[in-house]
Amino acid sequence: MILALLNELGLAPLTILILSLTILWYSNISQNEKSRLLPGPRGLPIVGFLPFLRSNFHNQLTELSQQYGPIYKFWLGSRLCIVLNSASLAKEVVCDQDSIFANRDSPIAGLAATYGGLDIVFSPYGSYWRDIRKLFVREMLSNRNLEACYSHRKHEIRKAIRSVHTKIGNPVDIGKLAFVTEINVVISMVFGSNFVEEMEKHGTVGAEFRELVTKIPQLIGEPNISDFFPMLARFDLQGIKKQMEALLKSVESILEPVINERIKMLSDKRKGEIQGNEKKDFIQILLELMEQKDTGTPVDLLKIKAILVDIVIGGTDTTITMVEWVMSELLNNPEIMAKVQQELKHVIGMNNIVEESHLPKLHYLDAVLKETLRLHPALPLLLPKRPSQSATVGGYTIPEGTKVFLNVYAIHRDPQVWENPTKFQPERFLSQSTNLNYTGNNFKYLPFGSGRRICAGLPLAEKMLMFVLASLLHSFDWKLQEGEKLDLSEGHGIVIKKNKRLFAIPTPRLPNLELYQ
Ligand code: HEM
Repeated sequence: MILALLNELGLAPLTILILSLTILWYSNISQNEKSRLLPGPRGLPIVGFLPFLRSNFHNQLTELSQQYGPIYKFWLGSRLCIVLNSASLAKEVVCDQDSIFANRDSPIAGLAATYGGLDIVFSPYGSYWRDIRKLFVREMLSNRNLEACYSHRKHEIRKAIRSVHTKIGNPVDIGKLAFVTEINVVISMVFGSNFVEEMEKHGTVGAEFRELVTKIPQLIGEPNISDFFPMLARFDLQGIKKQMEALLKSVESILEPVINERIKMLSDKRKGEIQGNEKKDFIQILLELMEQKDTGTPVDLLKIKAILVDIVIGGTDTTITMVEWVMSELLNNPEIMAKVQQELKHVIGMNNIVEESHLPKLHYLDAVLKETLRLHPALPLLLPKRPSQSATVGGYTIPEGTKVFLNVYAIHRDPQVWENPTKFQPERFLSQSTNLNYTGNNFKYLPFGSGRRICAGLPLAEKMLMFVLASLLHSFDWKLQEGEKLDLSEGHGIVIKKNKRLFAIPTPRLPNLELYQ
C-alpha cells in the first residue's frame, strides 16, 4: 500500500535503495561486531566516514593514527576499511600473512583502465597475476634485457642534457623534462628506438600524452561512490568509469597504431628471417608469446594493452614524481646539493659524462634518493589490499574483503623508529648497520611495497632515477628563480606529486662544451 503510494509519487526506487542500504549497513555492522572492536573515528549512518574525507587522504589517515593508534577502522559507505600504521603491523601483513593480503582491492576506475584488471597492478592474486608478473619480471625486465636497453636510456638522457643546455639561465620545468625523458625511454624499451623518433615527428608524445599519464592515476585515486557502495556501481553516479573509458580510448588511439605497425614489421621481418641473437623489445616479447599456445596464460592483444598501460602510465607517473621531489629537496637543502655534486665530481670527474657504470659508486646520491622516498613516497598508502580470507592482525580480526590500507607515509615518519622523522637527512641511509634498501625486508621502509606484490618495475625505476638525477646534477648547477620561495606542499591522488610544479634555473657546470652535445 505504502509502496504503491510512493510509486505514484515516483519515489519507490529511492525508497528501495535507502532500505537496501540500511539493511546492508546493519548486516555489515553485525559482521564487524563479531570481530573484536577496533578503535576508529565514528561516521554517519549509511555513508560512514565518507563526508569527512579530505582530499589529502594520506595526511588525514596519518593524523588519525596519532589519535587512534597503529591500527584503526572506519566505514566508507558499505565498506569496512582498516588502516595499519606501524612497521610491526606491516610485517604481519606483507611477510607473515602475505598470501592472504596479496590480493588487491581494485578500484572500479583502475579496472576500467585495464580492461577489467588484465594487467599486473589490478589483477587479483592468483595464477593469472602470477603468470603475467613472471613474464614481466623475468622476460621484459630481466638483467639481460635491461643491460641491452642501456643505449636507449643513455640516448634519451643525453637528449635531455642537450635540451637543458639550450635553456641556460631560464626556468626549466623539471617534471616536464623528466616526463619526456622517462616516456621516451619506456617507449623505446616497449616498441624499439625508432618509434620515439616516429612519435616525436607526429607530435604524439607531447602535451596530450603527458596529460593522460597524469590524469589516469589521478582519476584512480578519486573517491568513487561506486567503490563504497558496490550495489550502486552500475549507475556510475560520478561518471568516473565513463571518464576513465574515454581516457583509455585516447591512450589506445596513441598506442594502437604503434602496436599494429610493430606487428606488421615483425611479420615482414619473419618473412625475411629474424637474425639469431637480436635484442628484443617488449612488444616483440609479448607478440611472440601471443603466438605460443602452450604458455600458462595465453597472451592476447587485450592483455598486451593492459600490461602496456601499467608500464607506460604507472611506471612513468611515479618516476617523474620522484625526480621532482628529489630536485625540490636539494634546492631546499643547498648544502646537501653541494655534497651530491662533490661526490659526482669525485666519481665521474669534470671532464666526463655520467654512465650507468658510475651509479653503484654514487652512495651519497643513493642516500638522497632513499631519503626523498622516505619523506615523499610516491604511493603513500601503497595500493589497498583485500584479504582473501579472515585474518588476525595486531590481535584484531580483519574480515575477508576488508579494504586494508598500509600507511607507509605514517610508518616512514614514525618517531618511534626514525630519529627527527620530518628532517631531510640522507646520512641516515649511509650507515651499514641499518641495511635499508628497496626490497621491503625492513618493514620501517617500504617505498616500493613489500612481499609478493612489491613494485614489479623496481630495477628499471632505480636505474632511471639515479641516471637522470646524476646527469642533471653533474652537468648543471641549479637554483630557484629570483625571489621565489620553494613550495613543498603535496598534491593528492594515488600518486602524490608536488602541489606546485617545480621550475629551476640551470647553469653549466662542466668546462668542456662537447660534454653537452
Ligand atoms: C619511483 C618509481 C616507482 C615507485 C615509487 C613505485 C612504487 C610502487 C608501489 C608502492 C607499488 C605497490 C606495491 C604494493 O602494493 O605493495 C607498485 C606496484 C607496481 N609497479 Fe611500481 N613504482 C615505481 C616505478 C615503476 C615502474 C618504472 C614500473 C614499470 C615499468 C612499475 C610497475 C609496477 C607494477 C607492474 C606494479 C604492480 C605489481 C603487482 O601488483 O604485482 N613501477 N609500484
